[in-house]
Amino acid sequence: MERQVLRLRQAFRSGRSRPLRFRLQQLEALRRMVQEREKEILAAIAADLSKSELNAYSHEVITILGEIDFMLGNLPELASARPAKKNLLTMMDEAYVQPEPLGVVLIIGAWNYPFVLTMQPLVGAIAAGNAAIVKPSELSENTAKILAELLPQYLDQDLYAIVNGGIPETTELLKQRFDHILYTGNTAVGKIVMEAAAKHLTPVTLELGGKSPCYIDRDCDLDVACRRVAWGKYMNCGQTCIAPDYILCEASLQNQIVQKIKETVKDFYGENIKASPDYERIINLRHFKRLQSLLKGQKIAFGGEMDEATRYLAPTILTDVDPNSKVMQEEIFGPILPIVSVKNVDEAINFINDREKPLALYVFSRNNKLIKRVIDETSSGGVTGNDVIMHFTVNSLPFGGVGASGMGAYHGKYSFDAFSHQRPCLLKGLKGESVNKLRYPPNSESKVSWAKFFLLKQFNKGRLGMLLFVCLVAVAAVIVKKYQALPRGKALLASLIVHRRRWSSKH
Ligand SMILES: NC(=O)C1=CN([C@@H]2O[C@H](COP(=O)(O)OP(=O)(O)OC[C@H]3O[C@@H](n4cnc5c(N)ncnc54)[C@H](O)[C@@H]3O)[C@@H](O)[C@H]2O)C=CC1
Ligand SMILES: CC(C)=CCC/C(C)=C/CC/C(C)=C/C(=O)O
Repeated sequence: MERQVLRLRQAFRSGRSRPLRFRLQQLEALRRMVQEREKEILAAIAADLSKSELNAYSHEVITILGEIDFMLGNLPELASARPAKKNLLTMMDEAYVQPEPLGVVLIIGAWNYPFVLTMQPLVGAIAAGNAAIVKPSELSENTAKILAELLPQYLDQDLYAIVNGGIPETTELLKQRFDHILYTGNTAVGKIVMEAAAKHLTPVTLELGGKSPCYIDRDCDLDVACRRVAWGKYMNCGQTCIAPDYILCEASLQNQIVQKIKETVKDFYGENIKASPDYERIINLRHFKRLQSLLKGQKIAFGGEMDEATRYLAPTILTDVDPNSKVMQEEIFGPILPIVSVKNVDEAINFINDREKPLALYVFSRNNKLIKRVIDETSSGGVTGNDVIMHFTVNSLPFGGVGASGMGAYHGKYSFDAFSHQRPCLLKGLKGESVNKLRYPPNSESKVSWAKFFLLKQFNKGRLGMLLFVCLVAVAAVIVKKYQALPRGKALLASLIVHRRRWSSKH
């Protein structure tokens, strides 16, 4: 492990990953990999999650192709230096913010969308000019294997590596020094990752989970709301980090919601859900048994059928759920949808605020003011109003959690930023010591006044201000004459006059 990280670090130090042309070429190679080896990639995802290849394409491959296209189209702008505003003391200098790569970064992915959750961060890491180690989840072993096989065939092998393995390998990996870690997975392991990172003062992006609430208002098109909720809840068999975890609604809506979701499930998956190519399975027996235990003592209004041998768990709805029951204490991460009754939107807001900040929040209502109110009075990683999941698909929106649901964000520009350092650069000339004297010791009242003028654009007294201004013009004139830098000197003079005029009009 240590040698592998060292190899990447040496390659990074060589500077090879930095030129824009190289980054674009690697991103194009990654796109070629996805296009040329699509069949193998889809087969691996499908095998890991009992997913149809069509769904593997629309849940995962589209996202990655979209992300690569975004980076190819926007990288020149994202990677270029941005001029920064200057103050009076630095106005003759060059000030800009230059994004720079962080170095060697570690990407740890989860199993539920094994391709997206490893490749989307990798696109950001490459775009920002880093070297990267990707650690896919051992639970989605087929995708992990295909990535290890394909990536070296398309990308620079000394800069980008796949490390496969489980807890021992990840633990070993986490002992190494990285310049950034992006981890996706559960909160308990998120804490382990952060603790390991702290030993090297490595910054982290933690993409965690949690219980994402969905409030359905009385004033709402219930048919539409239920169809959208059912799509987001039962997609990938509920194993989606931003799936609506539970519904909050007035008690009178409960039965209608059950009925409408039931009808939708029939429309989506047919009479025999087990035979539907669009309905996935639970990833492993441990998670299957965990989900089974969440049903104990609950009122199952719909679904509940299960088959341990194939890890099939039917789309399920629980009604009159006690907020203190087990199913309301942990992230469900399966096709079980509890409905909890609240009296009104105020109670829903309190319910949400009494719990950890969720990764996503959903509100359905015809009343936009109510939606805005729920957004204003709560906090969550992201929000979609009148739909679920869809904020994930907009790559101009940052994707990430807040509080217990994570820290930092990525996707699109935000991925580039997550893997970059925004470096402030100020380039001065070696002239101008007469003005610089103001900041050199020994200090004095008058130097402080000058410093206030230059840095705060402030004057103590009206007359003194005028005097200072005259002096300043004199200094500027001397600079112009002395250094014969006419265009720069004129610019300084003009700017001082403008500042002085502005100041006069204000005071
Ligand atoms: N915020 C987001 O974007 C996403 C969050 N998630 C969350 O992830 C969770 C599901 O994923 P998990 O079951 O955690 O996935 P997982 O079991 O695949 O674990 C995630 C990663 O952590 C590593 N890992 C596991 N135990 C470890 C340990 N003791 N020390 C070091 N590394 C370890 C694994 O090897 C894997 O690469 C859910 O809570 C879900 O909400 C899932 C997808 C996206
Ligand atoms: C066709 C279409 C709009 C599909 C949506 C795909 C999608 C947003 C999947 C969720 C992806 C994801 C990585 C979820 C997660 O992190 O758990």
